[in-house]
Parts: sequence; C-alpha cells; structure tokens
Amino acid sequence: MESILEVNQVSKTFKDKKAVNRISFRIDKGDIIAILGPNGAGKTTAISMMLGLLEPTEGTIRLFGKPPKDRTVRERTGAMLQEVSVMDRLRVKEVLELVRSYYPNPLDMETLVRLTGLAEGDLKRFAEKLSGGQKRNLGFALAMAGNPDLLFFDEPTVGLDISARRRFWDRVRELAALGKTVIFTTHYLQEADDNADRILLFHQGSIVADGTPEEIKSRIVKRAVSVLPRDEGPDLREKLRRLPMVSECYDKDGRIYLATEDTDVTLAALFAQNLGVRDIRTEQGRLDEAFEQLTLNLKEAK
Ligand SMILES: Nc1ncnc2c1ncn2[C@@H]1O[C@H](COP(=O)(O)OP(=O)(O)OP(=O)(O)O)[C@@H](O)[C@H]1O
Repeated sequence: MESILEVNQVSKTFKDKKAVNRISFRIDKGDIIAILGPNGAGKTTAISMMLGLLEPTEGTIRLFGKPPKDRTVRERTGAMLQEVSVMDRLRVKEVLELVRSYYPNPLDMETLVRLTGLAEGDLKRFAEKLSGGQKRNLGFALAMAGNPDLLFFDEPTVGLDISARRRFWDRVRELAALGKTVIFTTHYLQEADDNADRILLFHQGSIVADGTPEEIKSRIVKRAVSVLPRDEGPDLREKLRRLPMVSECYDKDGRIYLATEDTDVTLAALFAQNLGVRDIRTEQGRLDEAFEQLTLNLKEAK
C-alpha cells in the first residue's frame, strides 16, 4: 500500500518551548485520521510542519515519499486551516477559479461549486461578506480545488451548528470512499470516535496513544465505582486507593470515584472491608470524562 505520510522523530521548539516532541507515525491511503488533544497539545504545530509551513527543529517528514515543500506534494495536498482567510475584493466564483488555476488537474468547477454548498446567487458575492459557516464551506471547496489525494483539516467543525457538522462529516466520508486520505484535528474525543479510522492522541507535544477509536477507548475508558463517605476517616481515600484492581481514586461532584480494571473484584473487597462508605454505585466511564482524566493524569505525572 502506498505510504501517504511518514513522520519520523519530528520535534519543534519555539525558543525554549517544545511544542512538538519526537513524534513518529505513518499513514496509509484512504484512512481518516484524527489528531486529538487538548488546547496547546501541539496539533496545529504538527499539521503546519506536515504542510511545509513550519520547519521541524529535528526529524523528517515525507509525503508521497517527498519533502512537504516539493511541488508534486503541494499539487496532491489540500488544507483547510483554522483561519479561513479569503482574498479581499474577490467574488466567490473568482476565488474558486483562481485557486483552481494553480493546479494541473483541478476539480471541475461544477463539483467545486457544489462543495461550497452556496446558492448560485451567492457565487457573485464578495467572499469576505459570507457568514462564518459559508466561509468554512468555501474553505472546504478551496481545499478540494486541486483534487488532492491528501487533505488536512485543522479543527474543521469549530463554530458550525449540528446540521452543518453532519454535512461536513458526510462529505469527508464520501472523500475517503473515493480513496482520499484525510487528517483532521479536534479537541473532542467523541468527534474523533465518530469520524476517524485511527486516532493519534497528542498531549503536551507527544503522541501518547495511537490506534483505532476502539483501542483508544478501551485504553482510556475505565469502569469506575463511586461512593459517598459515611464517616470521613483521615485515610479513607488511601484505603480505597489500595482496594484490588483500583488504578486511581479521585473526587468529583461530591462523590469519591475509584477507577478500576474489574468492578466485580473491587466491589467484593469494598463490601468485605468496612470502610465507612455508603451509596455505592458502579459507573460506565464516559468517554469525555475519561479523556479529561487521562490528560489530567498525564499532566500530573510530568
Ligand atoms: N509561533 C509560536 N511561538 C511560540 N510558541 C508557540 C508558537 N506556536 C505554538 N506555540 C506553543 O506551542 C504549543 C502547541 O501549540 P499548538 O497551537 O500546536 O497546539 P494545539 O494543539 O493546536 O492547540 P489548540 O487546540 O489550542 O489549537 C503551545 O504551548 C503554544 O503556545
């Protein structure tokens, strides 16, 4: 299978800030990949390096076997970045025509217009006058103008309403079905879970997990047991923490939570030892909470 993207031991340091720290991965054709992570995790910096907009401090990046700035790479790559800046004083149709003209095998104008989701009348409007959502659609069309094999979307759904989001992901799935490779960034585990074939989980510049949504979830979504303290003994949390299979103990919404590898074993021990707790519940860990918990734990571990 053709390797679309290879990132090898890549780091980026801004003055004394290490924004990306020795990341390595390889992406094959036709996958939808989520780069998932909280604010400041290094997602945008990583994408900017893959696009050749930033030079890595160390390491190498190859797209279609060539460096990011190679002309043939540019011709086969499209991007929609966070700020969709459209040229002043150009009408929508003119912007589309201009960007098409940069590419050897552009997408036909009709398809591009369809991808903007704009009405015929809107094509004559100045691009800068479009609403935020319409600008995003135009950005999507511009990313597609060269009929690229590889697409980058940096937080593509921020600010879109639910139906616009759904339309966006439907279009992305269509593209992947045509054999195009899509890389997008997001803060939301749910969005990555719903739309990606593979997730690269970024945290503080490093990739801390790499796998299918199922693999990532099973790694980070732990079941939990939660209790209320009956009498707040001084070492209650420590005793709870030491119960079998418990990996962590934390307070949330007035309850004490025990993340556990095996709720049955933990519950049996909890009932057997009289630890001064009441209202014992088992919880199916929620995805977003687990994600938050994972990134918090990693932060504390540093
Ligand atoms: N040009 C720059 N100069 C100095 N520091 C920078 C620069 N660009 C990014 N950083 C820092 O590098 C880190 C990673 O930033 P980056 O924008 O890549 O994160 P991100 O995961 O995309 O975050 P967000 O989700 O908020 O967009 C941050 O701490 C940021 O402040």
